[in-house]
Amino acid sequence: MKIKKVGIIGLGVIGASLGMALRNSSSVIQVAGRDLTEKTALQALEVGAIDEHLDARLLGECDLVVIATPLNTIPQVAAEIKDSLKPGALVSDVGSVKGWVMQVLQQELPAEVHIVGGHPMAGSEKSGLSAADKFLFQNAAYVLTPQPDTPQDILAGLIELLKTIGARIAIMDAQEHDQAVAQVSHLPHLISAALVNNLQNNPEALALAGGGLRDTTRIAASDPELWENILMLNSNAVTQEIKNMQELLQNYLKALEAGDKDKIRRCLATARDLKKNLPSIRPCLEDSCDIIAIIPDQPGVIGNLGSLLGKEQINIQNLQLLGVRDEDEGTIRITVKRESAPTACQLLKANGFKAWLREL
Ligand SMILES: NC(=O)C1=CN([C@@H]2O[C@H](COP(=O)(O)OP(=O)(O)OC[C@H]3O[C@@H](n4cnc5c(N)ncnc54)[C@H](O)[C@@H]3O)[C@@H](O)[C@H]2O)C=CC1
Ligand SMILES: O=C(O)C(=O)Cc1ccc(O)cc1
Repeated sequence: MKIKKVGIIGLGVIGASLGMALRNSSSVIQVAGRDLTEKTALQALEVGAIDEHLDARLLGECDLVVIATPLNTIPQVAAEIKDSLKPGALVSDVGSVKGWVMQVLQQELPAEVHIVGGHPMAGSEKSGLSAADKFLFQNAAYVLTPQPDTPQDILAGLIELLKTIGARIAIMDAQEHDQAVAQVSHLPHLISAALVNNLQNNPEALALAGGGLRDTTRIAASDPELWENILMLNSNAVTQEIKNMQELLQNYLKALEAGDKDKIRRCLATARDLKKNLPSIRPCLEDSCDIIAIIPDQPGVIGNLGSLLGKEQINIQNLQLLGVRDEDEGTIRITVKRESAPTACQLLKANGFKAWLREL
């Protein structure tokens, strides 16, 4: 099925990003959207996340309707739209839990519409339209959970569309998805929150916190309401993962109490090796290399650096100021194609920057 009209309900970070990405993609489609908050719906039009407002008439013309509202609102949204959908329309969602959502959609929606659950493994700790990004789905895993009787051409149409926004599609069973995300997303979220809450025991320690704590607690800044929904609606899988984690921590505790340094080293070495082999989150940057450079705190310095590389036709793929210094110099991370990295590094050094290569 060729998808030409898409309706998006809920224009927060995920819904608006999807709208922007689809409007920016190679597929010629019309994107309509609506939000509970009128201000958000207006902003979505202003920033180009949607072409037009999704009213009941347009809803009835959509080939695909994506529900991108918080999980707990999905039953109500499904009930609201069910009578306006055209027969044969495809309904999907972006919810972080799939077993419960599939059940709700199957219960609420008429038999003449197709249902394929969706979950983009992309986002951030930020919520709302202001955090939307048209490149959010580039190279991100995007899980689809079709029903056993979903026609192949319907699924193929959705896959084709999502590929145009750069998503890497994984077809999964809803239960299998829920256990996997409990491990890679929901448990890490709880651990991140626990690490931060543990600081309440000794607030003075916070003054000593460095990059390690920052890196392991970024997601603790997420919206508690969103995550309450996710954790409660996937509680079976999450409790299983918590038990596995308890067992691991129990083993580390025993090893420390017994002074078993070999065991501690083995745990750390296993983790290091596994981490090295983790699939790259952004495989598009696999052929890339980072250059770390120390730059003086002067106006125009980043522009100069960009022109130096630009003159040699070296494209900067990514640039990040590492917020670790507030003195007369700063550190910057420049990502370039691997084959250009040695030349780029030499060029920076020859022009007075301290610079070195760091593999991704
Ligand atoms: N935030 C993230 O990083 C990710 C979130 N998700 C999933 O995406 C879904 C949406 O989450 P976010 O975009 O983060 O939330 P958000 O809070 O940024 O946006 C939700 C939007 O839905 C609107 N809304 C609420 N009830 C509505 C209703 N009845 N009708 C129309 N609009 C309504 C809100 O006004 C808001 O603009 C959730 O189901 C979440 O599990 C999936 C992947 C990543
Ligand atoms: O902030 C991050 O790194 C995330 O992992 C965002 C996220 C939040 C919820 C999801 O269901 C999927 C991804």
